[in-house]
Amino acid sequence: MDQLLIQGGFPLYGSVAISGAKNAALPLIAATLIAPGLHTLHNVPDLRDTRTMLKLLEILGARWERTGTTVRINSDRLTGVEAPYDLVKTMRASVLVLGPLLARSGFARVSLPGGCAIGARPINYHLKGFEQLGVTAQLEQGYVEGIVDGQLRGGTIYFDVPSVTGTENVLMASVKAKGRTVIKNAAKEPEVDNLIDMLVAMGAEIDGKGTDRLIVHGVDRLQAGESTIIPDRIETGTYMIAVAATGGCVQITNCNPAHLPALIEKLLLCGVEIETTDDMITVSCPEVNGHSTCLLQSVDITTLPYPGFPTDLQAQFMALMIQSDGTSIIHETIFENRFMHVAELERMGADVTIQGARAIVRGIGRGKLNGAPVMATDLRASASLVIAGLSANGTTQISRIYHLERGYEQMVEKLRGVGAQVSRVKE
Ligand SMILES: CC(=O)N[C@H]1[C@@H](OP(=O)(O)OP(=O)(O)OC[C@H]2O[C@@H](n3ccc(=O)[nH]c3=O)[C@H](O)[C@@H]2O)O[C@H](CO)[C@@H](O)[C@@H]1O
Ligand SMILES: C=C(OP(=O)(O)O)C(=O)O
Repeated sequence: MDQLLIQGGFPLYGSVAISGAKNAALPLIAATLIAPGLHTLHNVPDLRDTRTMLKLLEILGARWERTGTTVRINSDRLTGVEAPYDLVKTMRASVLVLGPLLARSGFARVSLPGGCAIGARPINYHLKGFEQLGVTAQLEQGYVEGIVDGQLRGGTIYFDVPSVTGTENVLMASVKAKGRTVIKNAAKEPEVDNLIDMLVAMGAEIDGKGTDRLIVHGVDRLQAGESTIIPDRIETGTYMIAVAATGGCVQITNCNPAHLPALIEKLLLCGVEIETTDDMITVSCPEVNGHSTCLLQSVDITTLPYPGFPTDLQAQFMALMIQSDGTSIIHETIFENRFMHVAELERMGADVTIQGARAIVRGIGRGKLNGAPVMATDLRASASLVIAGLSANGTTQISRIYHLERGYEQMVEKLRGVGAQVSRVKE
């Protein structure tokens, strides 16, 4: 297994280009199962998770080829309807094939994803939504089996909590249902909008994009679609926080600043300098005599559905706040177990107390973290360790970096491109 070795304490300078969003690519790839034909997706990141989703499509009978960042998927002939445990256990977003398979074949068998390092992560909202569309769902030996009795029919679905993949799954199941489907308290994440654009390109009729009330007018036929994956707002945010932590000045290109309203506000409050254009963000913390002059005020955050502060940036923001000059309260409201990074950050000198869903972070000031051997526990926890390592004195050795490969394309190369001393070594 590979490890990351980071020699910390160097400010970052230069520019870094953002890849397509993992969390948009996954549902758009799954959506190609709904209608037979040759679909084209642009700006698809080459990540462990996108490879897993394409592997799953292959198992279902689709064929695909990649040219650069463009992936063409031929879903003319499907030969399977089952997402096996071996794949679902490595990527819970595999559950996103349920909606498309129900729309296309009227039957699907998908391994129940179970929990993961960040929480229990049930799919009861997905299943409740499908039932409103006329699907009978039952659990058979760890697999969810969904069966459509006759034809999918429109229905009204209310999500108790706006679920991102729940909204996406129900949307994909409903586009060919007979009649009108209303999804209330739908997730408003930009990745959901990206999926709506793809479904509309395939011939779906959907109103309410960008709002929490989506109305789908079912159509009889859909055709192959072409769409472009939006820039990854979580990757963008991770590099923004990295520069805020190390100091320096980095231009982050190919991104969409409009998708990061909460993070930009919070970083400005921390004292970080930020300039934006339509597709670029410049983050800077000027230096004098080798020390960042950028004050690092402590700021509280509460994770919330979009446009609130994303839970997927909570761990990275904590890696910044442990170096601030005051106390910050980090309130995680989305996932019940998303503080696995705390114990690892403490090995580097962080002072954090967890009280239920809140972490009380007592900043130790810039330049005080020390490198240490640490272990990655999940995707964003790993990113927070990278940020801590980049700003710590000495060497940080991060093991289990396969988590990072799920969601960060070419992270080592991108960091080296802005002057970070990072290398990948065999354990
Ligand atoms: C592939 C993908 O897009 N993953 C993202 C997606 O995950 P995911 O779609 O799994 O997250 P959800 O939006 O569904 O989760 C929101 C909350 O609802 C709960 N819930 C959800 C579904 C359900 O059936 N029952 C239930 O109780 C969850 O446990 C959580 O507390 O949104 C999360 C929240 O922004 C992000 O952290 C993930 O990166
Ligand atoms: C939690 C994440 O992903 P997933 O939902 O695929 O586990 C994430 O991207 O941070």
